[in-house]
Amino acid sequence: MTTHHPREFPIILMTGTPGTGKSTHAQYLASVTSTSECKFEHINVSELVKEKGFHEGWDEEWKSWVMDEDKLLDYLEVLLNPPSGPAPTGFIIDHHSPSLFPERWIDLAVVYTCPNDILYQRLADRGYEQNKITENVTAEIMQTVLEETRESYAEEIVVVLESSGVVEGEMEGNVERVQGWVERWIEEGAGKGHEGVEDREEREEREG
Ligand SMILES: Nc1ncnc2c1ncn2[C@@H]1O[C@H](COP(=O)(O)OP(=O)(O)O)[C@@H](O)[C@H]1O
Repeated sequence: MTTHHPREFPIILMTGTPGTGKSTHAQYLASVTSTSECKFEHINVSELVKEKGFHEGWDEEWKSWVMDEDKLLDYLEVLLNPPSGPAPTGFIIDHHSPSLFPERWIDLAVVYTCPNDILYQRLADRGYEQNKITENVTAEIMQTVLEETRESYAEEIVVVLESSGVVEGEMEGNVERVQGWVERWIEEGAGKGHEGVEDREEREEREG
């Protein structure tokens, strides 16, 4: 059986180690497209979890909410794929854990990276405790999020962008690249021929 979730506008995952620049890019893309045909709703997943109470309490050691994944995913499923028909906007899902989301949701997965020394400083400026800084900088060195993204999505939809903050016009250039991709996606009617999860299973079976 084939499940299609036709979409008019794409869903972009913006991922990367905390501090690499996901939210900054997501906000910028949402603002520069706010008057265009394809607008984007920015979903900052950590904020949403906190706001809607999609968690099982506070983890004091890691100073973060323990996410209730089922509640979060049920909520997002209806928001992203409304039963009444295609959503009126595109979406940016902003989160550091790319494997959390079903493959069928994501049309483009952008992984932000940042030089380790700059990332260290950004996290220290945020007031993160040393254990959290070390964990995140180590993850960035090991390219953990990039690996996880490559394991979760098809190679052709994964894009890696640097967000060092020291190159002039870097963010604007990054966002222009994403906008170019969005235009092609819409022109090609990619949302209508969208491959659902069952399609993927059929394809994988065929390909062995
Ligand atoms: N390209 C960039 N240029 C300037 N500052 C940046 C850039 N990318 C990130 N930053 C800064 O780094 C910090 C972390 O960025 P943020 O977008 O909050 O990261 P994330 O959402 O990945 O946790 C912010 O203070 C932001 O202003």
